[in-house]
This record gives sequence, C-alpha cells and structure tokens, in this order.
Amino acid sequence: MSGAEPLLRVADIRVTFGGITALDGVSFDQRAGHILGLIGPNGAGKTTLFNCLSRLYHPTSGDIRLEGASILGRAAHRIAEIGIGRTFQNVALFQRLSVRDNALVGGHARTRSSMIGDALRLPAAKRTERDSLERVHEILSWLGLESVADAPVGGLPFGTQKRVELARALATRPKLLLLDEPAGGLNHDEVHELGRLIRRIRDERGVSVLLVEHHMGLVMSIADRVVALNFGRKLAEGTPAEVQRDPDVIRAYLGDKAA
Ligand SMILES: Nc1ncnc2c1ncn2[C@@H]1O[C@H](COP(=O)(O)OP(=O)(O)OP(=O)(O)O)[C@@H](O)[C@H]1O
Repeated sequence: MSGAEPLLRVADIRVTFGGITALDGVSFDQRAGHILGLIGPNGAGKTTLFNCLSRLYHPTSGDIRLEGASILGRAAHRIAEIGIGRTFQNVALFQRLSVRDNALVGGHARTRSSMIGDALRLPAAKRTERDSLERVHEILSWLGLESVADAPVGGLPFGTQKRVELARALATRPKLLLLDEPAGGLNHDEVHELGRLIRRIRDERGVSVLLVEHHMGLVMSIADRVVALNFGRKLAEGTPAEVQRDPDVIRAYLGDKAA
C-alpha cells in the first residue's frame, strides 16, 4: 500500500440512537478513482453510515475525512462545496420544474453566489449563471437528457427521473458521489444500463463513487472494493470476489434471506 492520502477515510465511526448501537466502530478507506460498494443485510447500518457521510447524522464518535480534512464540521446542505454529491433512495426532485432547472439547483448548491448579487444581477452573478447553464447543458447531453431538458420532471418515466437525479448530483462537480440504492425500482435492463453509467461517471468524469446497494449483481459487477456491514460492524472488506466468498458474509446473508 502506498502512503498516499485516501479520498475518503471513515475512522472508527460509532452511532447510537438511545440504547441502539447502529454503527459500532466502523473504519475503511476509499481510494480516489474507486467505486466502493457498501452492502449488508437489513438493519446492518448502511443507511446510517450513508447519512453520516452526507452529514444528515452526526456520529457519536469517530471521524470522516475527505482528502485528509474532517467533514464533521460541515452542515448537510454545504457538503457540495467540499466535493460530495449525493442522490436519494426515493427520487427527490422538484416534480413541476424542468429537467434543466432541477439540474441547475444542483449547480447552485456548489456556486454559493450571494442572494443580493443574484437579485441585482451583478456581473459576477451573471457569469456564474452562464457557467452553471453551460455546465448543466454539457451534463444533460452527456447523460442523453437534452431532448427532455425542458420537460417537467413529474411526467417522465422513473428510470429517466433517476438519471435527472444523477445530473443534479453531477452538477455540483463532486469528487465523491454517494448513491443511495440507485438500482431500487429499476428493471433488469435498467440496472444493467445504470451499472454502465456509474462506470462511465468514474472513467469519463473522474468521479469516485460510493454506493449503498441491495442489488448484489450490480455491486459485484462494478465495485472495485466492497465493504460488508452486519449489526453495525464491518464484517468483511476486499474485492467483490473476496467479499463474495467470505464465510462470514455468506452466513450473514443466508441467515437473513435465502437468496
Ligand atoms: N433514526 C433512528 N432511530 C433509531 N434507530 C435507528 C435509526 N436509524 C436506524 N436505526 C437503527 O439502526 C440500525 C441500523 O439501521 P440502518 O437503517 O442504518 O440499516 P440498513 O443497513 O440501512 O438497513 P436496510 O437495508 O434495511 O435499509 C437498525 O437497528 C435500525 O433500527
């Protein structure tokens, strides 16, 4: 292993809710350029960890560092500024707004132009707006969404709405993209397509991806590394092949559901 700083370091994270320990000393690193899959049976702590990474939950102890700097002082609505983008398990878009406007909301989360500057349409605000529009245009084309750019999101098929969510997250120009069960609600072909897209996001846009996912086929086909949780602890970590044949992982899954 090289001594290079990982992109993401999760260090001894513990989260308790009253008497329940949802995460109990979980640690792992994610290298830049990697797709990391976070798996585990129901109740393992995946969502809790995801919520810590996106700053919705504050861990009871431990640290989360992005490129060496702790993110724990950051409010959830400001993680885009440090390069963390996210999507939601159930698509969370403005249904009446167009595809383009939804993506622009993402871009705006990153730009932090001032409200007064925007209102007075100062040159800097105009430039920011123009840059955001150009960036969103490029992302929508890249995702094959330009033909629906003006359509209200509400009328679009679910699979397309999921791509709009990705557009919005990518518009924040993340270094690390957090995906919360992106395969949920998609059919077989759509999951296959999503896998290709996540790989392209990494390969063509240089964005590292951390995904929480129940769809084992998807995780195992695209992840560079997999972290398996069970009962709030790290059960196994390694390449997909290593984790898939880990006896503890097999036991945790077979004990949970005979799939
Ligand atoms: N807000 C909360 N308040 C109390 N307990 C919680 C809360 N969130 C999670 N838990 C508990 O923490 C544990 C881990 O839950 P979590 O939702 O993180 O698991 P998960 O791996 O995401 O499960 P699933 O695959 O079912 O979504 C569970 O015992 C759960 O009941």
